[in-house]
Amino acid sequence: MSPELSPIDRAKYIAARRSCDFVESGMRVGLGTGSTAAWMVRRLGERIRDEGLEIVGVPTSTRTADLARQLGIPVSTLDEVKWLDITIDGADEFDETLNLIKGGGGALLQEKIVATASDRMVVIADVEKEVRTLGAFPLPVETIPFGWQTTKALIEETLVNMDVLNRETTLRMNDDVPYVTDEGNYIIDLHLKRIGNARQVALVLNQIPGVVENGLFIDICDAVVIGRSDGSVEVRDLTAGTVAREHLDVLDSDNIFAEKTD
Ligand SMILES: O=C(CO)[C@H](O)[C@H](O)COP(=O)(O)O
Repeated sequence: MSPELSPIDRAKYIAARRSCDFVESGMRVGLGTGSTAAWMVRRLGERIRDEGLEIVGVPTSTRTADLARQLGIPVSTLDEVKWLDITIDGADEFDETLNLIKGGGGALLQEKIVATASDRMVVIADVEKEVRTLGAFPLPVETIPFGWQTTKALIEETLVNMDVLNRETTLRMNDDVPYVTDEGNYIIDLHLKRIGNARQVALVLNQIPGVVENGLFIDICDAVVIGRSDGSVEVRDLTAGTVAREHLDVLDSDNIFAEKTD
C-alpha cells in the first residue's frame, strides 16, 4: 500500500473499495460526498475504465459531480433518474442501529434526499466513526440565510427540552464569511456532545421555520462498511441481519493511491 496514505485514509479507502462490490452494471448509484466517498467515486471510475462497468451516478454535491465527471462516470440528476438502486456515502458518526450524523462536509441536504430515494443506502466509514451514542460530532442543521439568527435562537430554545448534554450552537464559517451550501443555505452546527433521543431531535428540529434539514439520518442507512488501516473490513447489513469480516489485499500497484482526495 502506498506509504503516503495516513492510517485513517487507508481505512477510508478500504471501506470505500469494498463498498464498490455492491455496484453492478445497470445500476443507478447515488454518489456521496466527503473524503471517504471520494475514494468510492475513484474506485467506480476505475471499474468503468478497467471492467466496462456501466452505471449512472447521481452526485450529492457539486464537488462529487466534478470528480465523477473527471473520472468518466456518467452523471445524471435525481429528477431525471427518479429512483436509485443504491447510494454509497460517508458519515461523521454511526451507532449500532445505523443511525447517523452526516453533513460535516456540508452536503447533508442532497445526501439525505438522494439516500432516501434509494433502495439501499450503504455507509462507508473508518472504524473511528462508530459511537455508542450520537452527538460527539457537531450536528449540522441547514437553515435558510433569511433570519438565521432567529432560527439559531429558536433551535437553542428547542434544545432546552431535549435530552442533550450541551446546547451551544455556532454558524459554520468559511474564513470570515458564512459557509454556503450548494443550495445557497447556511449551516448551524449543534455541539450537543450526546444526543439521548436522536429520533426526537431530528423531528423537532425540522419543525422550526427556517430549518431546511438536519444531519441526523434516522432509519435511512441499510448497511455499513467499516474499514481498518490494516486492510480488514467489516460489512454490517442491518436489513439482512448479517455481519461479515474479511481482509482486502490491496496492492501497492493500486493506481487509486496515486492521487490524494479532498
Ligand atoms: O456527510 C458528509 C458530507 O456532508 C460526509 O460523508 C461526512 O462528513 C464524512 O466525511 P469524510 O468521509 O470526509 O470523513
